[in-house]
Amino acid sequence: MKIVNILESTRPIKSDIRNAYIDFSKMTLSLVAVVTDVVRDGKPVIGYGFNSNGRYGQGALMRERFIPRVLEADPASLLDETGENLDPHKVWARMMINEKPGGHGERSVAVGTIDMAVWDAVAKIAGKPLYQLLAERYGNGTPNPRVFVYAAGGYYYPGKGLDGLRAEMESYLARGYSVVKMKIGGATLAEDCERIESVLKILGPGQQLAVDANGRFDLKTAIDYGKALSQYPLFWYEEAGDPLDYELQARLGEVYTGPMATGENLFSMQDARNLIRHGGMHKDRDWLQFDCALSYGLVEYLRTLDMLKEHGWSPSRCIPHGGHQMSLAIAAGLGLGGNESYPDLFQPYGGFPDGVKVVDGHVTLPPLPGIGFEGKSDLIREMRALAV
Ligand SMILES: O=C([O-])CC(=O)C(=O)O
Ligand SMILES: [Mg+2]
Repeated sequence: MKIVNILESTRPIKSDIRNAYIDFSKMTLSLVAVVTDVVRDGKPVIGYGFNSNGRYGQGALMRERFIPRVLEADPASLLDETGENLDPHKVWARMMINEKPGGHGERSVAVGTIDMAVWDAVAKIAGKPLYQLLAERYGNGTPNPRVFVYAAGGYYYPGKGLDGLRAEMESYLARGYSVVKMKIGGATLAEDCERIESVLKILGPGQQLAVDANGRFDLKTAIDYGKALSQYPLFWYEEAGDPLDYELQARLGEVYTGPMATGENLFSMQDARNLIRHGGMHKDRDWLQFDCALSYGLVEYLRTLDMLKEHGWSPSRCIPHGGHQMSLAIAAGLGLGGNESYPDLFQPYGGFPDGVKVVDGHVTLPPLPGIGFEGKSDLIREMRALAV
């Protein structure tokens, strides 16, 4: 078997929302198709992937370096020991030839997006859900398709006041979510406290609020917020400072006693390891949000999970950023703590297969071959427009 083509298309996912750092008025993503010559049900197997919001499409890098490297390789050099399927680790190594270590920027997004499509193809060729394949190869053999998900939103939006924020959060709770997340750091501390309190008032028993500063704060502001936030029973306080400022995270962790979360902007195992080594994160209460779609894909994420294990961290402390089905599959297959979800944003890319409902803050994944994109009609329509 072989990969016959890899296609990329850059798609808009723009909206009027704003977090503490960026607006999304020009946001794009890359949609990728890895076309194979394997035939299932009379059709060629195609793996699909896309990168999460926040880092823009990466078509130029893919077309210049990563796609030609894969297509120019001896096809046999990319296969697993059966010779009948791709080995994602070999495809990954091929993409990364002649790439120096360090400096994990946009390249990690380009590779992560193609890697997602490769895993989708591999699981489809194997004829099983990716979560099943992952549990068998790297987990305890038995996946748990019931995955915790939380609703992310609460962005700053023109003309959106406290009523609008509350209505948004109420609608997530009405859809079955038990944890909702909102942005902070794009207003004053006093205004953000007012916004937080207005949402806390609508929460019932078993429901919680998380807040996300998107890396906006310097040390003093992070700690000022930390002191103010300590009065609230938050699910977590996310990305207080610059993602690479491990010292800031560690200092914050000395004064903020609630759970902290970070990691969505760490794009390699080595960066994640620096967080674990130097960021003062607590393995009994804090959360890790590394997102494979932005950080060299699942091949690298497996290295990150190994690194975490060596440092005594459970995969159940990981709740990835990004709201995509790839992380849902990893969560179900390898026992992550859950996944992010954006109920009303970045469609049709995020979300769940059609008919999947959130019940008590959890979804149950259907047994679709691959990552499960074929079960989401609006998404698979876009994917098939790229390659069918
Ligand atoms: O607003 C964003 O860039 C997305 C984000 O941080 C999140 O989902 O946690
Ligand atoms: Mg975030």
